[in-house]
Amino acid sequence: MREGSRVVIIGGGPGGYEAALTAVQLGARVTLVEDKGVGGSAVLTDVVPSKTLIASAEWLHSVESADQLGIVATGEPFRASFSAINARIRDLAAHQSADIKNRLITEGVDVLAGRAAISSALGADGTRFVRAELADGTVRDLEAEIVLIATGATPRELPDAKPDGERILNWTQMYGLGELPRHLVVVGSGVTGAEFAGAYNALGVPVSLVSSRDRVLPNEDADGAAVIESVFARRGMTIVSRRRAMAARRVEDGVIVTLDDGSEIEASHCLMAVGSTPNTSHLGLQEAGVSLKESGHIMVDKVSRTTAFRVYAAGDVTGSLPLASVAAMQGRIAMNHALGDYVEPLDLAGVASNIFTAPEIASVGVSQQEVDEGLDAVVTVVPLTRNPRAKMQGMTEGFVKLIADSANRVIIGGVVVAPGASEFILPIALAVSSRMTADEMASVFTVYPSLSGSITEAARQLRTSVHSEHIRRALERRP
Ligand SMILES: Cc1cc2nc3c(=O)[nH]c(=O)nc-3n(C[C@H](O)[C@H](O)[C@H](O)COP(=O)(O)OP(=O)(O)OC[C@H]3O[C@@H](n4cnc5c(N)ncnc54)[C@H](O)[C@@H]3O)c2cc1C
Ligand SMILES: NC(=O)c1ccc[n+]([C@@H]2O[C@H](COP(=O)([O-])OP(=O)(O)OC[C@H]3O[C@@H](n4cnc5c(N)ncnc54)[C@H](O)[C@@H]3O)[C@@H](O)[C@H]2O)c1
Repeated sequence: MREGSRVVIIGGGPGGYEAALTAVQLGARVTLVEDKGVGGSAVLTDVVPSKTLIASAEWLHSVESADQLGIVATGEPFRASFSAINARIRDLAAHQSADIKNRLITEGVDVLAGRAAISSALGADGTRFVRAELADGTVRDLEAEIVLIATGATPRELPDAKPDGERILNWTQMYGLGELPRHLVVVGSGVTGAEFAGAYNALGVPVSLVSSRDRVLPNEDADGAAVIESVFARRGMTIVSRRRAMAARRVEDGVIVTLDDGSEIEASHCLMAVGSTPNTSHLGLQEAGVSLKESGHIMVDKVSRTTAFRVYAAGDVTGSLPLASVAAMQGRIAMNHALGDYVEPLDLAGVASNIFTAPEIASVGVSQQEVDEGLDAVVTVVPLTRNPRAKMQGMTEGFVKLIADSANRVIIGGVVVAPGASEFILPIALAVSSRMTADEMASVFTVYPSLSGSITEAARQLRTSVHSEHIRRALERRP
């Protein structure tokens, strides 16, 4: 099953389009059916628009602290032109989608606009059929040896806080707003909620962040989350902790959000950022023998196989780590496996991720939480306030954290909290994936002065910590 195999992909986000590129490169005939636009939610409503918004917010952030570096504004201070920011975001997302579509077409992928579902019927030789209802009103039955489902996820809705797209919004609707909110309530302090709350706060909007947990970013590094929470508070954001939003109702020129203690927050707009649900309905999954997990996501193994013969799945619909990079990897793995090429099963241990707040939180590998829960490892933290370059650039918070296996000093995880941390995590990700020891990293030359100098400093510190840990244990063992 190689040259000339017919592959049909449902969904054109990173899971789908990366799979399509891999499959054509392996000689398959590939059709991709996408209903919203190539690039999927990642490009049209999620990753690309949110990070473009954050690019504008970041710029305002750096200008705000210019006086600390001796730069004084003489004229009008800068302010956000929200309509220009949103127009740029929509434009950039549309261009990115068009770029990916052109690339797919150039590589030989047949791209169809419309919605598709698997048919339960099987061909005589076990081939599958996918019914595509196309945007031009026609219907096509596509025969395939291999089907990939990469349909992504949709913003979760609370029954009493349904978005109306004007005052109560989910994150996909934020880019249609014509003017800056007078006051924005963000419900949910996961990564989406925290990124939007931070960006709007930087644009000058009063923000109230409703966090159902003890702290913002409950699933992230606790020290990193504490930095973000204190930055948010310092910048005037109201954080309503340990409260759930029960309802949001529209009033004349705004919205009232009711919390679980009965209190209410009045604002001009409310962003619901309470997670996502997988897109699994109307796909014919049950009839085709594709099993779902209890969470509603498609069950897949480490090579992206579902429970149905020749049907694969990739990305957010599988409930794996919901990241564009992971969706793309699952899509590539699916095609390599299905088309008989060399394949490495999915390994999430080395996934690097980043939260685009100011400062950013980037992490890779084993987490502090796993160490706190008993993993035999040593953790070291170097605050950036010690770093000369950080001082020159006026950075007042942030740190580098490294985690090493106590037994052999191999670096198994790390966190960087700094402006641009997404770029500084790569050396740590390389260390984790190549099983570099703290000693090896400690001996690498870094530029002086540089933020990355704190990474090798952390490695030197780690070497000492592992050494002390060994001495402590040896002493404990002595009678
Ligand atoms: C606000 C936000 C910001 C994010 N930022 C980042 C980030 O910075 N970095 C990162 O790595 N991840 C980020 N993510 C996560 C990332 O967006 C997802 O992990 C990624 O989009 C998953 O890709 P996918 O291919 O599984 O699905 P999607 O990108 O959701 O694409 C699936 C596509 O399939 C289409 N589809 C569904 N059903 C059908 C059907 N029946 N027929 C045809 N087409 C169909 C959908 O309309 C959609 O266009 C962010 C998520 C959110 C919500
Ligand atoms: N920078 C990035 O890479 C990036 C950005 C955004 C999202 N993502 C991905 O998407 C995933 C999902 O993130 P998310 O933030 O969209 O969802 P999430 O499920 O991680 O967070 C939603 C939060 O809302 C809270 N919540 C739910 N109901 C609530 C209520 N009624 N009132 C108040 N709070 C409530 C939940 O407790 C949770 O903390 C992330 O794990 C990440 O992988 C990545």
